[in-house]
Parts: sequence; C-alpha cells; structure tokens
Amino acid sequence: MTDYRDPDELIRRAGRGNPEFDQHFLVDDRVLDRIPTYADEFDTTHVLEIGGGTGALTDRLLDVAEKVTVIERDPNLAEFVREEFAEVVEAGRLDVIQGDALEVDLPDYTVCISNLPYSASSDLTFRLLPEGKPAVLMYQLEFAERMAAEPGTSEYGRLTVATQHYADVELVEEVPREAFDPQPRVESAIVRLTPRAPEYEVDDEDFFLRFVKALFTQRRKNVRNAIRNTAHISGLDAPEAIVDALDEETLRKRPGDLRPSTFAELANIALEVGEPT
Ligand SMILES: C[S@@+](CC[C@H](N)C(=O)[O-])C[C@H]1O[C@@H](n2cnc3c(N)ncnc32)[C@H](O)[C@@H]1O
Repeated sequence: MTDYRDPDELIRRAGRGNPEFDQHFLVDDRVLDRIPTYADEFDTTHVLEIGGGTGALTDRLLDVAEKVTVIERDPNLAEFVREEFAEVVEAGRLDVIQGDALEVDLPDYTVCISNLPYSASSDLTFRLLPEGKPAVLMYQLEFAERMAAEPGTSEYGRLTVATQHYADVELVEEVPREAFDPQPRVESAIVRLTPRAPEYEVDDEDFFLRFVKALFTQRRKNVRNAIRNTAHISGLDAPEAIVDALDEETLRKRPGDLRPSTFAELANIALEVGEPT
C-alpha cells in the first residue's frame, strides 16, 4: 500500500478550510483510498480534479493516472498544491490551474474524479456531462439521491431526468459528515457517472431539457394541466394542440411518474404540434 500524505497534516500546513468557500476537506483515509477504485473500469490516463483543496485526493489520483489536472479556485490552495507536489509538477504529471472550474477551459481529460464544491454541484455537473466522459464525484447525499432516483419517488425530478439523459448514475458510497474537516452540515455520497446514449431519441435536446424543467415546476398537477400551465416556460404557443395529441392515460399521470423515455415522446410531440418559439 502506498504511503500517502496525512490529510490532517496537509490541513495543518495549508491552513484550515473555509466552509464559506466550500472548503470541507476529506480526512478519512479509507474514503480517500476508495475513491479512485470507483473509476477502475474507466481510462484514468488523464484525471481531472475539480477543487484540489490541500491535495489529499490528488495524492491518490497521481497513483492511478499518468497525468492529473487540478482546477482550484483558491489561489493559496493552488499554490500550496503546486509546492507540495513540486516534483510531479516539474515532471509534467500534474497541472494546477488556478481558477473557477465553471469558467476555465477544461483540459483533454479522460475521467473526472473530484470531491466537488457543493454550492456549484449542479452547474459543474451540467458542464461536465455534455463532455461525454466518465466521472466519480462527491455530492451532498440528498443531491446524489435525486440524481439516481426512480420515477414515482419524491426524489425523482428534473435533476434525475437531465442527469440520466447523459449517463448511468450509481450512488456507490454514502459518506458521513465526520469524514471531513471542517464537517459539512449534511451527509455526502460518491456517485459514479458512466456516459451513454439515452434509450430514446429526442429531436431537439435543448427543447427536451426545457420541457422537462417546465413540467416539473408542476409536479403535483397532472400532465394535461402541467402542459397548459407551463407553456411560457417551455416556449410553446399551442399547448392545447399537444394535449389534443396525447392519450388520456398519459394526460392523467403526474410528471413525477413519467419515465425519461415518456418525457422524450412528449417533447417530440410538443416540438411537432406545439408551435415552439
Ligand atoms: C469539498 S473541497 C474538496 C477538497 C479536496 N479535493 C478534498 O477532497 O479534500 C472543494 C474544493 O473546491 C474549491 N472550489 C470551490 N469552488 C470552486 C470552483 N468554482 N472552481 C474550482 N474550485 C473550487 C474549494 O476551494 C475547495 O478546495
């Protein structure tokens, strides 16, 4: 077993994380050791790590990757990691980009393995998913459960359909608050995202995602009323024509009970007859 740097010692030298900047550092060695193993089936030649923090996970990633690129917003932490891993930086195996991962250009990575800053989880996920590359990511447990949810459950929603449009979602490990320093207020979970084409076809991806978003704003209404009430969100001039084109059984269901493939069928019909603007 490789002797990795002690995460508590890294924090002692780098300085304590600031929760206001999403700085909850993982200090449980067993969790840190397991994270790269969830990417065993993926090509780990070039790992992207968003939010390197003090480098405890970076240390492990360097063991499975030929190259690691870290994007870290905090200039002090970016500099700390550059100095801490000076030898591998020098050898060209580690790049540390100081910047906002929502804005900087992404490198040509093969897999993203990160303990994400939770306040940007959604934006970062939907920046990564269209890249079509696999990922192993730490989220707030509640967010992870929504990503992996099944139709008909209270967790199932826009986030589920949008995520599963791009990838298979597996919640591979729940992580308690005590695994972090400082501890977050909520439990966490590691999610594995395996990209694949969806099992349905959509005629217009942007419209599909907008239509799903619109219907889920009315998740307790039936589909008939949800389509009528959200034409301004989905951008449809003729919602009634869609209602006329659908069968009664579908119209009586609630958006939260529709499978992604049914959303796709509805979106394709809406695009054809609903006069989208
Ligand atoms: C939850 S910590 C994870 C740190 C480390 N990887 C670990 O596992 O202990 C998230 C890190 O993301 C950084 N961060 C926050 N927002 C960011 C953003 N928009 N882009 C890049 N890094 C960000 C924080 O400074 C922090 O170091």
